[in-house]
Amino acid sequence: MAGFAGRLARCWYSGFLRSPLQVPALGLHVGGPAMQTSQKDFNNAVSQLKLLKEDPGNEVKLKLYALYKQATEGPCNVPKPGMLDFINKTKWDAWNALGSLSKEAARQNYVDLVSKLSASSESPSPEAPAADKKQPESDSLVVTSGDGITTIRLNRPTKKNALTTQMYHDIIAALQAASKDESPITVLTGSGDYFCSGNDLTNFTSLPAGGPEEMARSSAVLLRDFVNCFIDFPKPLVAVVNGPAVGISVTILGLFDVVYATDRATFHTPFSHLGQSPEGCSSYTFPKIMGSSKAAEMLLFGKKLTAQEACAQGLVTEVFPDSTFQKEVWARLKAYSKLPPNAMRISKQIIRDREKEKLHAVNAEESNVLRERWLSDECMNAIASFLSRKSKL
Ligand SMILES: CCCCCC/C=C/C(=O)SCCNC(=O)CCNC(=O)[C@H](O)C(C)(C)COP(=O)(O)OP(=O)(O)OC[C@H]1O[C@@H](n2cnc3c(N)ncnc32)[C@H](O)[C@@H]1OP(=O)(O)O
Repeated sequence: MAGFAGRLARCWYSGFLRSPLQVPALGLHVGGPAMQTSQKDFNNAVSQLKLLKEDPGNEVKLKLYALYKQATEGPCNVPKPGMLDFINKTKWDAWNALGSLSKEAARQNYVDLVSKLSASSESPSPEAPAADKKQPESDSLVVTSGDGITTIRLNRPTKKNALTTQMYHDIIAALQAASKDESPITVLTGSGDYFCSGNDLTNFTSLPAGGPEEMARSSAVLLRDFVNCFIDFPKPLVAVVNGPAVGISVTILGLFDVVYATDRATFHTPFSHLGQSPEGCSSYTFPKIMGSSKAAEMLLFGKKLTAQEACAQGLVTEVFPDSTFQKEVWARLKAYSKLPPNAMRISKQIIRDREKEKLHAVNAEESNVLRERWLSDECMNAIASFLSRKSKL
């Protein structure tokens, strides 16, 4: 296998992909009038590919080859090479795998792929950790990019991915970097059996020099900044809810574009139990999404929803069986990430922009109310109770 891969790699510069790189642009067939990508864009992409500084790897080269053939000749129409003709058989397989994809769609995919490669030609491999971004301060958050998706993973499974103060800061930084990176889609997910158990209740135990008031003030500022990043995030933002979700990890879901959940997930906002009040703009988004009485049951009484219930109420987009959750969701997201990124951004903008001002105002108000709540006896007693392990929610 290693020998075969090496042979493929050597063929890159010695003509393996001669046709997509070197076929004269003028010889190409021009498609119908309703093309999204013009022939000129396609020809430019063919030229641009020659300027790449780095070898994009065999997998990408095969993809480019197949798309080029599909874009210029249509579905695979030549006999399958013999078993021992490894290289031509691999190329044929890649082309044939595109099935009946139209020439226009192939051309669009080709242009998108070349533009992504050009944009990242100064960056490391798209499969690598997102080293073009500032990496989080601790291992509790892991940011990776690959297949057109930047994934922000909560990685504190022994604490059910509870959010420490440092993690809020790291998530803000990760979202800011992801908003500018080349991945069309950004995902938030968790490691282990939980999506997230919400705010780490020990965040409130290390008092700053200014005492509880200072702690409440700085937490309210951090909360507001954190939620603002979700309100303002400019690209498709997807939650891959891999298990139960509690508190702020539930409320922010109303600010995501799509929420996929395993059937093991539950959704729980025990604010009253904790002497607290809603955040993440949920006092506005939840009544809009599920109606005011269903929202009240969650936000006032802490009713825990199953994934199916959350889906029926519009908080979750789709529920998947746990056994196939990861496979199905990532396959779907990879396919979505190949859609034209600018079109997705613009569509999101149209959907979300008129709400932004309202959401910022709601966020500011919720953060202010919580600042008071955190100083209340109800809240302090509830946190003390959790920490002394006398009661669990
Ligand atoms: C800048 C500040 C912004 C604040 C925004 C306001 C946010 C509000 C909220 O998010 S409110 C919700 C807060 N979360 C909770 O109240 C959940 C508390 N946790 C639990 O109820 C349970 O731990 C559980 C139901 C999530 C899981 O129960 P179980 O399966 O029995 O596991 P354990 O309880 O043994 O948990 C394992 C381990 O994790 C620790 N842990 C879990 N969640 C939290 C948490 N939120 N904060 C701190 N620690 C948490 C738990 O203590 C265990 O630790 P241990 O093994 O005992 O050291």
